[in-house]
Amino acid sequence: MKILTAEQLSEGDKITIEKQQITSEELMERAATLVFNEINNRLQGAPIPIKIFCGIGNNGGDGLVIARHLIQHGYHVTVYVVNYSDKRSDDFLANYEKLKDVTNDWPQLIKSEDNFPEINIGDFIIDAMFGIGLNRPIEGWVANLVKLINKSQAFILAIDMPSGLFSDKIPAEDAAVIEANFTLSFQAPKLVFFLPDTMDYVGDLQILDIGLDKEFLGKLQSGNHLIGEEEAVSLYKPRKANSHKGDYGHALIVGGSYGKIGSVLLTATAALKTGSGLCSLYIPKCGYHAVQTGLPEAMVVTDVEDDLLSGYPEDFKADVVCFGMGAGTANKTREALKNMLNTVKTPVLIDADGLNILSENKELLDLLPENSVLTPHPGELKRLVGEWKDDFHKLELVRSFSKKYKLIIVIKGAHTFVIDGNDMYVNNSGNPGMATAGSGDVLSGVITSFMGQSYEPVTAAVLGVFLHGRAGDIAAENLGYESVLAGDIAKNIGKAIQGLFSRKLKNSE
Ligand SMILES: NC(=O)C1=CN([C@@H]2O[C@H](COP(=O)(O)OP(=O)(O)OC[C@H]3O[C@@H](n4cnc5c(N)ncnc54)[C@H](OP(=O)(O)O)[C@@H]3O)[C@@H](O)[C@H]2O)[C@@H](O)CC1
Ligand SMILES: Nc1ncnc2c1ncn2[C@@H]1O[C@H](COP(=O)(O)OP(=O)(O)O)[C@@H](O)[C@H]1O
Ligand SMILES: [K+]
Repeated sequence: MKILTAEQLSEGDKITIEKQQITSEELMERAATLVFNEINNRLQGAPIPIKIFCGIGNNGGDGLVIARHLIQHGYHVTVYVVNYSDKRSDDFLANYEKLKDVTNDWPQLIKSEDNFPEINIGDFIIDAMFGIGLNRPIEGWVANLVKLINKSQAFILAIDMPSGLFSDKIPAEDAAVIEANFTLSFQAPKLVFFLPDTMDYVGDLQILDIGLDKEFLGKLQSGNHLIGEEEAVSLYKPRKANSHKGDYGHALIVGGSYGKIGSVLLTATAALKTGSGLCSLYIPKCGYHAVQTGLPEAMVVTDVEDDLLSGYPEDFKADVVCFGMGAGTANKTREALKNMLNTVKTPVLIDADGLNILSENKELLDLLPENSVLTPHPGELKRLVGEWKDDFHKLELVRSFSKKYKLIIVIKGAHTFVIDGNDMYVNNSGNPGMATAGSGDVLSGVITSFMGQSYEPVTAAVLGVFLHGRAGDIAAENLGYESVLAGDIAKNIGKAIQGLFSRKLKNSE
């Protein structure tokens, strides 16, 4: 699914109105009715107090339409008009009039703190103050109203955007922004819904297809994509009946040091669980028995050193090499990485200490084969590309880094971002149970495996990140967030892949 900007959506609005020969009021009715349906499906007529805070633009207009439908269906609704301006949009005014047909309770006007209502913990708040039309920070008494709503601990549903959130920039630290429990947004996700700086304002997210013109949306230039199950299905290549292990790649995992052999074991397990035909590890001698016992399916080659890596098996024939987990950053290990980079011809994956060595020895970046994949968490990323001011600045830095070195960067986080030049893929699977030691090592194994199975590196990264998150979701469903171990993510990759496959079958029925 494309991630769009406020400008693109407003343009889509206009084109849809022209092409479908409808009025903007009809489009508002369509969009807000979808919101009403979602609320009605969940509340099922429950007699809870619903307080709708409407702005005076079209986001407020949506709020009035939702109010009308809720009142018609017998809900207990109070409507407030947050009078941050004396202007009114046409569609707001039209729906203000229509509200008269269904209630004698006129909306209450809020013009200052004196008009603030009481908000109770059991209220259901609908935030329809500002949507994609916000063009400056919320200030004065309106900001205080936002803060009052946030403090109330009532359930907050935001319409289109949590009020105070811009679609293309990060609000200041002390800015007034609605902290929604749930956001129902129109037609396409906005990038701020997924950034670490802003995702907490959004709560759970659902995108409503309001029927904007398909041709316009299809042609829109947007290099930003949200990756969910549908996208992952289209990337997955089923295994052929007539095949053998040689068809699924030989992955070589290079890493580990004394006390950190578990990391490579997790990566290799994940690679095999993702379907690698063969998997070998190159590790210091101290890890030999642990790996041979822990993963009998893997082959092991040991370094001359007992406790760390110092070299690279130059004659080794592998389809893909993954370097770095648990490796440490000793001088000898830097030489091992250098040897590897001087030897390999195909794209590699670099993680963890491999990234730390690259950060301290930037000249090595030039040795990386084109389309190699780097998988930093935010700390490792900072060491690679420098400090950033905010998340938009971070994405800019990573884009130019990716273009400069022709690399694919996987920024790990609650929503992992895969950046390949101007293209960006935002992952939408995963859960906080995955914030546990070694889950990144598992991700490296999954992506490496797909790279070795002849997936394009960017596809391997996007599909790998999605399946890793999905496997984490399956593990959490069975175990609860707290009990998910990295190994449980690896164990469930098969089920995550099966999930895609059964969906494919379902679609073809
Ligand atoms: N796109 C779609 O597909 C569809 C969109 N629809 C809906 O329309 C919404 C967009 O509506 P919108 O353009 O009227 O903007 P909205 O967010 O209501 O606010 C604008 C008002 O706020 C003002 N203003 C701005 N910042 C301010 C501030 N800090 N403090 C004070 N005032 C401020 C600004 O006035 P200004 O003073 O800048 O002239 C203006 O009056 C969208 O989010 C969705 O809900 C659906 O109905 C149909 C399909
Ligand atoms: N809250 C979260 N929601 C979704 N995924 C998460 C969350 N926290 C961590 N993850 C995922 O877990 C992995 C953690 O990787 P990393 O920080 O490298 O851990 P480690 O170094 O312990 O292996 C990443 O793939 C990240 O996306
Ligand atoms: K809103």
